[in-house]
Amino acid sequence: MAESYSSRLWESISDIYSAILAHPFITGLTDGTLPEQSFAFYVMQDALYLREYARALAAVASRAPTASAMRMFASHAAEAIAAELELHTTLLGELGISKEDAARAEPAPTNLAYTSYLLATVRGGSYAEGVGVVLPCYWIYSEVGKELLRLGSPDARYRRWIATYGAEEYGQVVAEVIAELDRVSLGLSAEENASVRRHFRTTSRYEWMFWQMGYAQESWPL
Ligand SMILES: Cc1ncc(CO)c(N)n1
Repeated sequence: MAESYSSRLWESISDIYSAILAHPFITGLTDGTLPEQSFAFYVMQDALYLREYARALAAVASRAPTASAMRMFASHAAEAIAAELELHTTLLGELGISKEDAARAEPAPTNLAYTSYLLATVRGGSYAEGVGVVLPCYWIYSEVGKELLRLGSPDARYRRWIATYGAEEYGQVVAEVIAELDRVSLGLSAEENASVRRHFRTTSRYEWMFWQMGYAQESWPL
């Protein structure tokens, strides 16, 4: 059997995935050297990110050609909002960030660029492009989560974060989205295929950049 569309897509970002595993944010989660301020900054930014990601998933849901795909993306949109609330109510409190500080937080440049690109693509592109642009967020976290779970962490808060994404249930959610992309890939024109691959690579790059943003506690220069 020929290799699936999704496995070829994953191979096309192997350079980015290797760079993510080697990033000091990721290695720091498992060896305990990640500064707490970097993690707290990342968590606060991720709460803002998840709200926009939920909007992107709802937009993909609204364009899905089948009832089952619409239901899948709509339920993931609701789950992303629940994940955002969970970050706000538990992890941010544990990290010493008040509700007031969290409410005042603005998206950092990389966060705003990533979510703006997601929303522009899901609103202006085809359904297939929408699936391709949202997929790295799911897929890379699932792979990174599994790898981090294998390596462990000395910090209980980092371990809990890792457990969410390394969980088998999360892996099953991601597998369903990958299967949807493989279904959709069958009817793509050459141009649309090129767009899907480009969007997938772009948001994979943003995934690396999002960790770099957290590590450096990126701020607006002006
Ligand atoms: C930036 C980012 N990418 C992916 C995920 C996984 O949902 C997340 N929480 N944040």
